[in-house]
Amino acid sequence: MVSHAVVNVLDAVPDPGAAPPVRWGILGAGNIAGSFADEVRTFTQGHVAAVGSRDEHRARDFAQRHAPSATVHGSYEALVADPDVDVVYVATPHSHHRDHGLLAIAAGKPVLMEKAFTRNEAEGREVLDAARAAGVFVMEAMLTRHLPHVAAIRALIAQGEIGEVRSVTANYGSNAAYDPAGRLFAPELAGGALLDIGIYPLAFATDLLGMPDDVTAVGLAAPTGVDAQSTVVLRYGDRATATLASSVLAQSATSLVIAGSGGRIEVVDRFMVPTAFSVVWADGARRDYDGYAPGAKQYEAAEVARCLAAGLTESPRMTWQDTLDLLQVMDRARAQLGVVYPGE
Ligand SMILES: NC(=O)C1=CN([C@@H]2O[C@H](COP(=O)(O)OP(=O)(O)OC[C@H]3O[C@@H](n4cnc5c(N)ncnc54)[C@H](OP(=O)(O)O)[C@@H]3O)[C@@H](O)[C@H]2O)C=CC1
Ligand SMILES: O=C1CO[C@H](CO)[C@@H](O)[C@@H]1O
Repeated sequence: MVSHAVVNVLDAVPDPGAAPPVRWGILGAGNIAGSFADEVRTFTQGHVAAVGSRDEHRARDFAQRHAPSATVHGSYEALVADPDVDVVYVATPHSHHRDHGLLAIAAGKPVLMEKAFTRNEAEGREVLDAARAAGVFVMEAMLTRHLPHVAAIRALIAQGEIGEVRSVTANYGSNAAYDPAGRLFAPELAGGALLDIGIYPLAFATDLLGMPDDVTAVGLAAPTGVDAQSTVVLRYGDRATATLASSVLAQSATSLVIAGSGGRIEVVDRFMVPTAFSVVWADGARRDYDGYAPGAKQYEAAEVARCLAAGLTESPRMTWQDTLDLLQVMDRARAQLGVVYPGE
């Protein structure tokens, strides 16, 4: 039996436009910071109050393109000291997240930290210990956690729609131009597919299944020594497995399949943005869900705004322990892939 009804799931999360206004400070005037600023401006009541770059000209250029009314700072120190900034968005390479997070926390500023939170679990604990001591809000920018289709999928699983979850399979791959000095490939910038995009498939597994008993990783190295492609397999006792692939060599789908004892949930592609999915049952019945919406990062920005208004130091949807769990699994996978960053 095939149902042609399509269920809209945009109301599975609160409207980002209704979240309290927040004054953002952007630390690092790079690529993703620009798209974050655009989505904050377009979809939320918040605004980018300031941008900080190592180079004032870059900060000015960024402001012209993405946040015309923002104050421009020629250093990250000046940005975190800006009294008109409520929360700092750290959008620098993974190698620098620890230092830039600590800088903002030392100035008493809450932090939205781009993924991967830090290079490894030890650095993550250092940042979160500082946040705890200072009583400051910190959240890893795992944007998928806050998307409508992901909230709807979690609710359906909790209702038992596909029975007991036995298997999570997720892929994220894009063929990136090889640049040994660039963010994706340079060991000194903590490059590699796992920390950059493999973290998304992994975050679905830890969200749905928790911490695994075993982590097994196989992969291919880039000429710089970082992982260019890998598959990480997680085992959860005799209950479930997860198979999680990432690549900067192959143009794979950005897909997610959650298989349970009674059926499966499929996100065919682009799980990174508000999208559609289907539930398919053993007898061939299926139900389609529509979660399409423009943007993506406004949902995590709104979560930060709500948490700050509520006086929280961590988000219930992306907790500090969630971040440490991800880092620990990635540490274990990297040890098998033979990827060690300078100074680790
Ligand atoms: N959520 C998402 O969809 C995405 C998240 N990301 C994450 O965002 C972060 C930044 O990625 P992305 O925007 O692509 O990176 P970019 O290289 O475009 O920007 C990073 C910025 O960091 C600053 N920076 C500080 N120190 C260094 C350094 N030593 N080398 C290079 N840059 C430095 C620079 O800003 P300045 O010169 O102004 O100081 C630079 O522009 C990463 O953590 C990445 O994983 C990336 C893409 C998508
Ligand atoms: O988080 C991310 C999302 O997509 C990008 C390109 O596919 C990545 O490089 C990035 O870090």
